[in-house]
Amino acid sequence: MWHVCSVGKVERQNLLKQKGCVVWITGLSGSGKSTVAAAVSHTLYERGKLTYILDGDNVRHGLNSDLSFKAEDRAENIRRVGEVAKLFADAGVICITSLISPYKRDRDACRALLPDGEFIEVFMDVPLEVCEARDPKGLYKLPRAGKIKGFTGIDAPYEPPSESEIVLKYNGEICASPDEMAAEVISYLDERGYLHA
Ligand SMILES: Nc1ncnc2c1ncn2[C@@H]1O[C@H](COP(=O)(O)OS(=O)(=O)O)[C@@H](OP(=O)(O)O)[C@H]1O
Ligand SMILES: Nc1ncnc2c1ncn2[C@@H]1O[C@H](COP(=O)(O)OP(=O)(O)O)[C@@H](O)[C@H]1O
Repeated sequence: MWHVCSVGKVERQNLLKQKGCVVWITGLSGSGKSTVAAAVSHTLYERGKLTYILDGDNVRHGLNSDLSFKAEDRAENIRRVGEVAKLFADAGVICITSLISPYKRDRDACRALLPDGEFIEVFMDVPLEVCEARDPKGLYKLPRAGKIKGFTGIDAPYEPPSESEIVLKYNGEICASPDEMAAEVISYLDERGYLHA
């Protein structure tokens, strides 16, 4: 039995003066997912909008601490985050997820959980060489030295999306700043009415 309450999504959205949705950021490690997620969240906070970030690194400390990086566990990681993101969107929140989410099938399964238009995929289109050169956590060195196996982009696949709503492309030395990238995401949300009830 599905229990229904008189306070529904529409009422919550009216309260918050915004529409719930999922902004799904995908890309290689080091492509800037967490940075752009934080910039979107910060700017929207200043505009009085409620967001919540589900970051792969963070979620893997709690809800998904039982999962590894083999393909089946990545699929389960994405599935759980997709379901949680759907609940946040139903709560009226702009939920920003920041996970590598390397497999198209897993991303598309999350898209299918949301009503049309409410799953907004953002592809961090940054070449592997740039991500590896940034490597703020020193992670790429490990698979290169043969110390770990199955690292995305090195010896585990990343399937780039072909039909993302937003592509944030690295354009060489003078690439867009995190704030400029965030502005692109926020314009998209604004144009489609997500920043109003
Ligand atoms: N083998 C392997 N491959 C890729 N990434 C690895 C791996 N091992 C650890 N890490 C660190 O885990 C972060 C990615 O976690 P995600 O939950 O986003 O990955 S996934 O969506 O399930 O593929 C990723 O964080 P980001 O750099 O923020 O992407 C890495 O810090
Ligand atoms: N637009 C950008 N331009 C230049 N450097 C960036 C940009 N976005 C992120 N970075 C830098 O790249 C590195 C990786 O960013 P991060 O957000 O941690 O990536 P991810 O979450 O995809 O692993 C960090 O050192 C960050 O400061």
